[in-house]
Amino acid sequence: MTQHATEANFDGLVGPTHNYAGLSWGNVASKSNVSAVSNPKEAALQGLAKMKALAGRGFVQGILPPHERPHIPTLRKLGFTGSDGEILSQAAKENPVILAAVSSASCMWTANAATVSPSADTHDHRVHFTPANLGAKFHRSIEHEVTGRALKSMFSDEAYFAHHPALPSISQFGDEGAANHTRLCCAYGDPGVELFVYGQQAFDESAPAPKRFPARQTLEASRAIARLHGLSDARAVFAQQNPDAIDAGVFHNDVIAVGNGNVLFYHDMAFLDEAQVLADVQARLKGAELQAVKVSSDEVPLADAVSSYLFNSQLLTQKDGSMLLAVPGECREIESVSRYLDKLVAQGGPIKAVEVFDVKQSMRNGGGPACLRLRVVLTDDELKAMHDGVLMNDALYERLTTWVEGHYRDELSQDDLADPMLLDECRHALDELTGILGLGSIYDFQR
Ligand SMILES: NCCC[C@H](NC(=O)CCC(=O)O)C(=O)O
Repeated sequence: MTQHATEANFDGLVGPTHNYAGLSWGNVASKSNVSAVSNPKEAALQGLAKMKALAGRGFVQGILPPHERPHIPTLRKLGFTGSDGEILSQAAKENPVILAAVSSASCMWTANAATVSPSADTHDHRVHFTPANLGAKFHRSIEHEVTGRALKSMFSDEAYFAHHPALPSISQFGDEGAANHTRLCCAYGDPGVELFVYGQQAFDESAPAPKRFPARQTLEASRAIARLHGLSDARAVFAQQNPDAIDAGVFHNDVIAVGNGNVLFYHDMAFLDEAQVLADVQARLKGAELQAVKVSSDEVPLADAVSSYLFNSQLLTQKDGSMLLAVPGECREIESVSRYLDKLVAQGGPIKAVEVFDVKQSMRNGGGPACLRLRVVLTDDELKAMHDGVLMNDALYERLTTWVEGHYRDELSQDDLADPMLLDECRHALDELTGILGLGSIYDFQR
């Protein structure tokens, strides 16, 4: 029997080491802002403001905590020895790129934290979580262990929640989580269709693949996640991303498409075989007609879609059933996109409202509003069973804002990453945070 369910959004709280290191080849924003001075305090406050605004509108809004950075255990694994301070200065001298990688606050982009399948879709009717191995980039490949701990701490009741370890960390099973996974459905509590979008097939060298930039997600990884989560053929669709789009800087599917309910909002360059994607989804979407909202390259050139992050918006169902598109501020700065958004609302389709959010600090590293959140569809019972200390409300917003103001710097350059004070500040802040959120000891330094 179908149970009433809600979509909860879990945003990554930006960590105290947020910086611009240019670590993501294939992600245009990351490369073009390399070595710019960042403002971690502003970044965290921008994220909190978005969470508060959406919670205030009645959406269920949760938080995923930042990770311990710089990550000393990884530096030790790589052969750096001595005290924490000695390790930092040795790494800064020998290989500053490694130090930058273990200092990245990249876990803030929780769309890449995991793939989540709601209980209405899975064989055992539990919510399934698999943290993404993020094996395409070293700085991201060190996230999945702590992400898994945080998710287990928040969703601990095994009667409702099932947790899998990340897939093998090898490029053939490269997995980037929910950024390449979209669920379409009638009501959230109904069985849905999980659309897995991959960049290339790992074990077939003759299959189409991008030429310039790496495809981070493989078909083999997507199929493994579907198997682990117990999704039948009736619940899963696998589609290849257009390799030309990856070569133009679309490093995840959520830079070119977003879906919610029965609506798929996408650019005409999104898929290798668009007609097949629509037919496969529609064939499995029982009781609802797929509403395809397609944006043509004539209206919004691909380059404008990439620089504005139009599709990295949150598509949310409001109380009255209409949809709200939560877009990054850059969408109003690029003429073709701004014009398109006005037309989108005026034309009277399913998307009735557009709201602009300033997440510029994150955008400079290639993360828009949708990158900053992980969607978890929960029935009323599952929502009751989860740890509610991570759910946003006015009191928690006040507490976290004060916490950020007290612990974060408002300027961080690449040279600052070797400062042992930064490591201390980060650990103190996170120790307090796990107390505020009631998460227990999830960090290595706490164990
Ligand atoms: N979903 C958005 C992810 C953005 C992320 N950027 C980064 O890691 C940039 C970090 C830096 O360059 O400092 C990435 O490319 O995976």
